Amino acid sequence: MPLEFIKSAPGQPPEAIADVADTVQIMLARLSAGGAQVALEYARSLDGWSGEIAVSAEQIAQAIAEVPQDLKDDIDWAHENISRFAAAQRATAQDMEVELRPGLIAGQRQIPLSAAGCYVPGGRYTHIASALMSIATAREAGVPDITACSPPNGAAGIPAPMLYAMHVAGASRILCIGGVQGVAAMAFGLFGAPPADILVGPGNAYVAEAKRQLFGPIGIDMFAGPTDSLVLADETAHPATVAIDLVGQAEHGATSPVWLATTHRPLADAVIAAIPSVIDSLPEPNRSAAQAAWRDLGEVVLCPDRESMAQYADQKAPEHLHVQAADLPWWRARLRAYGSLFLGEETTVAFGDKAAGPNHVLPTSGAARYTGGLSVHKFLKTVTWQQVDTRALPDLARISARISREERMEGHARSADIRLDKLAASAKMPARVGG
Ligand SMILES: NC(=O)c1ccc[n+]([C@@H]2O[C@H](COP(=O)([O-])OP(=O)(O)OC[C@H]3O[C@@H](n4cnc5c(N)ncnc54)[C@H](O)[C@@H]3O)[C@@H](O)[C@H]2O)c1
Ligand SMILES: [Zn+2]
Repeated sequence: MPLEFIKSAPGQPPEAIADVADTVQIMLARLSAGGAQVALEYARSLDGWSGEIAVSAEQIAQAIAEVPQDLKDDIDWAHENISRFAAAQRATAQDMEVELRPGLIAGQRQIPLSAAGCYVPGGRYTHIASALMSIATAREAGVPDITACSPPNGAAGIPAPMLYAMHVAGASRILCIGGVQGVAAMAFGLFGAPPADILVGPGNAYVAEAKRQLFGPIGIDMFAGPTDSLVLADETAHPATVAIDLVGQAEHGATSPVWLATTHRPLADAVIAAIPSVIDSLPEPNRSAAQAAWRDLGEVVLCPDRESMAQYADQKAPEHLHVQAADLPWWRARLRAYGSLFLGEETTVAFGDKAAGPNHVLPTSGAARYTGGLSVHKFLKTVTWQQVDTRALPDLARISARISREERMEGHARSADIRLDKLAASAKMPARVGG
């Protein structure tokens, strides 16, 4: 029995992706040549900001004093969960050493990057949680120098709760600058920051494209598009809850798809019936964002059984995957493609977005087929080493030389030969063998 699309997504006219790429390319070329001066020009023309870019210690102290204590407590609580999760993750990334043959030992080391640049989006919403997700994870990985940047919110600059979150998460410095110029400031090392080894964090199409174009000499976490979410629900799910969860994630913006797959037609019908009033009850501009996302990209699919529901999920590879169905252990073992998995009706994507602990910077647009989200591993280099003594040397040198010659790489073969020759020579001089 095939899937039945109860509500399909008409889609949107293709975005002017080429325009964004061209704009970003021109901006990065100018920023690379002109540095801070050009960044200041863009900050002024795009964000109306002509204040200081580097946030001072006094401004941070003032923000800490200004933020109400209960909000600070909430941010601290979320920060603690995110840090604990990252620290537990760090403990799984181990150095190791193995003797592959007698006298041939090799190992791996986990080396933190020296400098990270964390982009914290700021345009439409104040993404406090994004600051915690990127900065605290870099800190737990052991990155010694962390720059965080975020665009100004009007004349007041970065909002005080955001500054507080960036500070407690462990930013070494904070830059009040956003968009391509913010990414460039961290990449090129402007306004007192060292050039970043890696650029992480979500952002709009300009931010994502700037990171993509800079990738190569600089690392990035991933190429992130608009956020997306899929709910899998059976007859045990509650339509009102599912409807609120779908609308909640559609609030991210008109380009953020939300999908529902279910084995239970009455649930699909009830959710579709409930969604318009849930959207209408939101304040603007969230209402318009959710309305457009649902109208153009919302999808509801009826599946004949749970296995075909799982196949649909694997094929979508959503950023957020939420199971509101019976037998959660079966789902956790079966599902194979998602950025982060939410098991059961008691949890929700909003928990993961804000405060639960696992990172919310996740692969979008199907990238979950090949990668997970931001983790301490993105801030660590797993590097290897090897060392050989005379027990392993003869076999290793002969075999390496033979493979080299088979590949017609004579120079390589001679690097092997000279070691065999030296070994043979020292074997004839018993005094040296003993050391
Ligand atoms: N996936 C996640 O984990 C996650 C989490 C939070 C936010 N997000 C995403 O972050 C994004 C936030 O976007 P935003 O725009 O609100 O904030 P943003 O900080 O990403 O971008 C704002 C900046 O965009 C630049 N900009 C705007 N228009 C421009 C133009 N025409 N040319 C050049 N530069 C321009 C401005 O300089 C401004 O500083 C959203 O797409 C949201 O979905 C994702
Ligand atoms: Zn969200």
